[in-house]
Order: sequence, then C-alpha cells, then structure tokens
Amino acid sequence: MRSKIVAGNWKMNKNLIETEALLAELSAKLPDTDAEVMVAPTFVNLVPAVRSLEQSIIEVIAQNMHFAESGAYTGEISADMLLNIGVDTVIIGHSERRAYFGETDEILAKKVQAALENNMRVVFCFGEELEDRRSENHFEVVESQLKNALFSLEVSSWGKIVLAYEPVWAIGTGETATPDQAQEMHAFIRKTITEAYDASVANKVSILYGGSVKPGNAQEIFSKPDVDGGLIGGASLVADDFVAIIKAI
Ligand SMILES: O=C[C@H](O)COP(=O)(O)O
Repeated sequence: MRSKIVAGNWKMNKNLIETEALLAELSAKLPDTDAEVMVAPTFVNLVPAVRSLEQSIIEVIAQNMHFAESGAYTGEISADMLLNIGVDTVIIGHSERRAYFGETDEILAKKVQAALENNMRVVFCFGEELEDRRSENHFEVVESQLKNALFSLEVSSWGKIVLAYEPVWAIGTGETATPDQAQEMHAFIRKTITEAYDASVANKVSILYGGSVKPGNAQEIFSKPDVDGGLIGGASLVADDFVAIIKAI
C-alpha cells in the first residue's frame, strides 16, 4: 500500500516568530491521521522547526539543496548540512526553482542523485506549463521531465522517491486541475514508470498533486485512485486550512 502524504511547502514565507506560531497552532490542531504530514519552512527556520516538532508526527523537510558535498557555492546548502540538523527529506525540482533559478533537468538529476547518495528521501516536483497544456503537449513534457531526472535511477532508489505533479498553471493561481485531469495525469505517470521499470515500482510510488489545493477541493482530488496526497502551498500557511486538507485525505 502506498503512503498517503500531505506536505506543506511554505516557500519564502514566515519569519521565525511566525514559523513558531504556525507550528504551535498546527501541533495543537493536528487531527489523528494515517497520512504522513510534512512541512517545509525556509532554510533559516529548519532548526527551530525540527526542535519544536521533536514530539510530533509532523516531519520537517527542506525546500531545496545543492548537489555538491561542500565547497565554493555561496548561498547554498548541502545534503550533509540538512541531515546534520535532522532533516532527511528534500523537495527537488519545484517549478519555481526551474523558472526563477534556472534549474534544468540535468541539474535536478544531479540533485536527486546527491540526495539519494546521502540516503535522503526526495519529493520530486514536475509538471507542464499552460502553453504545453494548450498545445496538448502536456503528456510529452511530463514524460521527458521524469525521464531526464529519474529514469536512470536503480530500481532500489525508487523507495526513496515521492512524486509531486504540479501543473504550473495551477500553482498559486486559484485555478486547479480538475480531479479528473489530475487522475488522468497521475495514471499516465504510473503507466510511464511501468514502461520504464515495471508495475511494482509504479504501484509503490506515492504521487502527490499540487496546485491550488484548498479545503474546498482537497477531498475530491484526493478521492482519485492515483492521487496519494498533496503538496500544498498557500493553504499550508493557514493552520485551519492545512488541518482541513489533512482531514480530507
Ligand atoms: O509547492 C506547492 C505548490 O507550488 C502549490 O502551491 P499552491 O498550493 O499555492 O498553488
């Protein structure tokens, strides 16, 4: 059975005081759940977040990391630095990293490799832009993103991979893929992995949907058979909304 996962990506939001307040509210309101719950605060707030969630089921994860072990990479963070503070899951390939920081499939493949070499878990994000969908190229785009970054991995590495399909046109726009569009793409992703590997790899990997998931639409999206949870942006910044989304899974 695949893990159900609800992950909150806080992006560049919440200073230290706000981070502590949101974590305290989340901890107090967290419902009983079989799902894995993750939050990704900004780098400078990872240590206090890990400390404040020591007794909690909520896992603190990172939004990004560099592929090098160490060295002259001003402003960057390595896998070892994350592991050393108790963070062993990292988001890689978010569309904002691709769009604003020039992260190509080649760079992302190196980041995934570095995370796996350090025995970290990866939440790998990918998804098409609006023009890809308009020109009905979305399946090809998604297939090539997966192939370029992940399909040279050993079968054994897939146990450390979580996928997050995020159509770029649905991120922060209030426009979501319909539950049927999400299901259609998630089923396509599983079929693509089956063809590249086999059904047992494809059926074990959790595939999250991301893009304007809110309390009002979460349940219907999560009810789809190939949707194993969500990567939540804006709604994860409001405790009541994030809690409602966790309850929806
Ligand atoms: O990482 C999260 C996604 O970018 C979704 O963001 P959003 O829920 O604000 O659309």
